[in-house]
Amino acid sequence: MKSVLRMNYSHPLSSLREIHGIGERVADRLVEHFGSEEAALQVISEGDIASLFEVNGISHNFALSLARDARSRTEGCSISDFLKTKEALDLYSRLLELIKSFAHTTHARDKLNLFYPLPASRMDLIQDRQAFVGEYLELGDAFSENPEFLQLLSRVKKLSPVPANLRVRDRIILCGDSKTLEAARERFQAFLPVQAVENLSEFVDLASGYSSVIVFDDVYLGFDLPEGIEPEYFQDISGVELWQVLPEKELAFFARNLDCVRACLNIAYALRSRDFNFFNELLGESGRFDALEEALSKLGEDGKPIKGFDPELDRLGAALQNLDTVLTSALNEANQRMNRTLEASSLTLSGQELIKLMSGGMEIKELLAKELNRIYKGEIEVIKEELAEKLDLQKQEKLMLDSLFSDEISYPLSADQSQLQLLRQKLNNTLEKARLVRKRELAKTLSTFRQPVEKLVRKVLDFDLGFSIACFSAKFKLKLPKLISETGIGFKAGENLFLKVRHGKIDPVNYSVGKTSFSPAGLESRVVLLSGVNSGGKTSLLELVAQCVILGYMGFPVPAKELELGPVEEFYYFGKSKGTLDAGAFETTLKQFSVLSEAAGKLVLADELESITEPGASARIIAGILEYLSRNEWSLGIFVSHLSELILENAGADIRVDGIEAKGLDSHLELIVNRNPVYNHVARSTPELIVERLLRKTIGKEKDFYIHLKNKFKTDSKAPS
Ligand SMILES: Nc1ncnc2c1ncn2[C@@H]1O[C@H](COP(=O)(O)OP(=O)(O)OP(=O)(O)O)[C@@H](O)[C@H]1O
Repeated sequence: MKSVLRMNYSHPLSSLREIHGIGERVADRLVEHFGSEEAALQVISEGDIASLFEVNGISHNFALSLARDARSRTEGCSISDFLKTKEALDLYSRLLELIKSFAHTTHARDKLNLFYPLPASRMDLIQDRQAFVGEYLELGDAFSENPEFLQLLSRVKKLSPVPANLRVRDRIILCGDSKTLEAARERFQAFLPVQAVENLSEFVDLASGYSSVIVFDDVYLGFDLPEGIEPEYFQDISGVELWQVLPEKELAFFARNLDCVRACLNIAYALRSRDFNFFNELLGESGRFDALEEALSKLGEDGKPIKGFDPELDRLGAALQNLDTVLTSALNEANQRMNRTLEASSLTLSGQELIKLMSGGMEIKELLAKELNRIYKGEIEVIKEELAEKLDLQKQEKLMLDSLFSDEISYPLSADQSQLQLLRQKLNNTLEKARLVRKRELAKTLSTFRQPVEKLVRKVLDFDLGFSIACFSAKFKLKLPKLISETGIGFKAGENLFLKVRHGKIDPVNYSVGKTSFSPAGLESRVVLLSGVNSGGKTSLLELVAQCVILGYMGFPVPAKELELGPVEEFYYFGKSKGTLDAGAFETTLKQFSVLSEAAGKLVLADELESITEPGASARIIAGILEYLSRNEWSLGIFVSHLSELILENAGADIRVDGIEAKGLDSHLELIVNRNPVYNHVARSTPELIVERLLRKTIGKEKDFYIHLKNKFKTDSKAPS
C-alpha cells in the first residue's frame, strides 16, 4: 500500500516560516512542543492535525490551514489553482463534508481535508491518488455495511502517551554511592523516589517504609538486614530494562490504549480473514500477536493485573479489603457470646476449692480470674480461627494473629490497633511484591510489542482514510472516471449527490459536452447553452457536472456509471444570482471572465448568468463570454439560461443549445420532466405547458382564450429541432 500523500515532494519545506500563518511566536511554540524545527515540519507536512492541535494556542482550524498550506507549497499547487471561484470552493467544501461523514476516525476526517482537486497538469499526483483509492474500493462493498467492523474502527484513535504524572510510591531506589545516585536520578527520578543513603540505619529506616527496594550498588548488601527488608539488586544500571525497575510505565501505556489496540488487532484479523492484505506484512505469521493478546487479556484498565489472573494476588487483595469487616464482625459476635455466657454463669465451688478459700490458700478474685480467663481465651481462639479461615491467611500471616490480642483479659474484646496495622502492612507488602512479579512478566512481554503496536495503530488510522473513501463510494455506487486527452466531459447515468442525499432515489442523467465517446456524432461543441423548463433539473445537472469534475480531479470516484473526463486546469462555477447585481458586483463578475482566453484549459459552469443585469444587455454579454471561451480549444463551458435564443442571435461562435424538456403533463396535470437534456434543441418552456394545463382544466368559454395563447407559442417557436 502506497502512501498517497507523498513525502518526497517537488518543493520540500526547509523552514517553518515558509508556511503561511507561522510567525516567530508560533514557530517557537512548535519547536518547543515537537523538540526541533525539523520534527515540527515533519508533523505539518504529514498533515498530523491531531498532533498540531495539541500545541498550546493552535486551534483545529489553524492546524488544518497550516497543514494545507504546507501541502500546497510542497506539492507546488494549491486549492485555488483549480477551484477558481468562491462558489466552486463552496461546492468542494460541501462534497468534502459529505465524504468526511463516512470517516470513522478523527485521523481520517482530518486527513481528508488535505485532498483537493488538482489541475490536469498534475496528472502524476492525480493518478497516484486514483491508484490509492482504487486499492480500497473493493473494501467498501465488503465492509461498509458491517456494523461490527465499523464499530471496531470507531474505537481507533491516536495512541495516548503515558501520563506525565505517573508516580510509583511503594518502591524506592536507594543508592550507597554517588555515581549510581546520579545515573539512577537521571533515569528514574521522574517516576519513583531515588535516595542517597549515608549509613546502614538510614538504609533500614528508608527501606522499611516501602514494599519494594531496588539497589544498583552493593554497599549495604553485606550487612544483616532486619526481617522483611529484602532489597533487589541489579548490578548494571545502564543495562537494566525499564520493565524491570518500572513495569508500570509500559503497563500504563498499554492500559491507556487497551481498547484501541484490541480494536486494531481485530480489524487486521478481520481484513486478513477476507483476503485483504493491508496488514499481512505486519501481522506476519499467524500467531505472531498471540502473546500480546494474552498479556492484554491480563491487564486491567488501571494498569494492574486483572482479577483472576493470579490466585495469590486475588487472595491477598481480598484479605486486605475484608480485614476490617471480618475482624469487626468476629469481635462483635465473640462479645455477644461472652455476654451471654457471663450472664448465664453461676459459680459453683467444689469442696476442695471451698476448703482452700476458707483456709486462705486461695483468693476469691483468683478463682474468678481463672474462670474468666478460660472463657476469654476460648473466644480469642474462635476469633483467630475465623479470621484465618475467612481471610484465607497463610502460615506466616496466621502467626501475626497471636499478637493481635492481649494476654490480659479485656472486656469487651478488642484488637491491638498497632498490631493490626502491622498485619495490614505485612499483607500489603506481600501483595505488592507478588504484584510486582506479575507486572514485570506482563511489562516484559508488552515491551516487545511496543513498536509493532505503534505501527499497527498508525496503519489502521491510515487505513481508515482509504476505507472512508471506499464507504462513500459504496454508498453512492461511484466509479473511477476515465481521464481522456480530448477536451470534453461526458457521462452515463450520473446522479447529483446532494439530490441523492436529500431524496434517496433520483433520475440518472446522461450528458456530454466537447469530445467524448458519449457525445452525439457531429455535436461535439465545447461550449453549450442549457435551456429548459422551470424546475427541470438544470441547476442540478450543472452541480452534477461540478461534482464529477471536482471528485475526478481529486483522484476520487465520481457519481456516474461511466465518466470520461478531459483535461481541466481551472474550474469556474457561477451560481444563480439572487437578483440584478449592483454595478460593483457586476464589474467583479465580469473581471472573473476576463481570464477566459488564456491558454490553460478551463471549465466554466454558469447558472442563469443573465440575472446579473437587464436581459438585453446580459444576452450580449453572455454571447461575448461564450465566443471568447470557445476560442480556447482546451476550454469547456455549460451556461444555463432562459435566454438561449436571444444569446444565440448575438453569438457568432459554434454554440450548441441543449434542452431539458417536460414531456407533457401527467394524469394529475403535473409536469413530466425528461431529466436528460435533448442535444441541440431549445426546450419548450414551462409557460407553454402551464397554458396547456389551464386549457385542459377549463371547460368554460375561457377555453378559446387559452387556445389562442397556445397557438401563439407555435407561431413564435424558433426551436432549431
Ligand atoms: N435527476 C433528477 N432526478 C430527480 N429529481 C430531480 C432531478 N433533477 C432535478 N430534480 C428535482 O427538480 C428540482 C428542481 O431542480 P433544479 O433546481 O435543478 O431545476 P432548474 O431547472 O434549475 O429550475 P429553475 O429553472 O427553476 O432554476 C430539484 O430540487 C429536484 O427535486
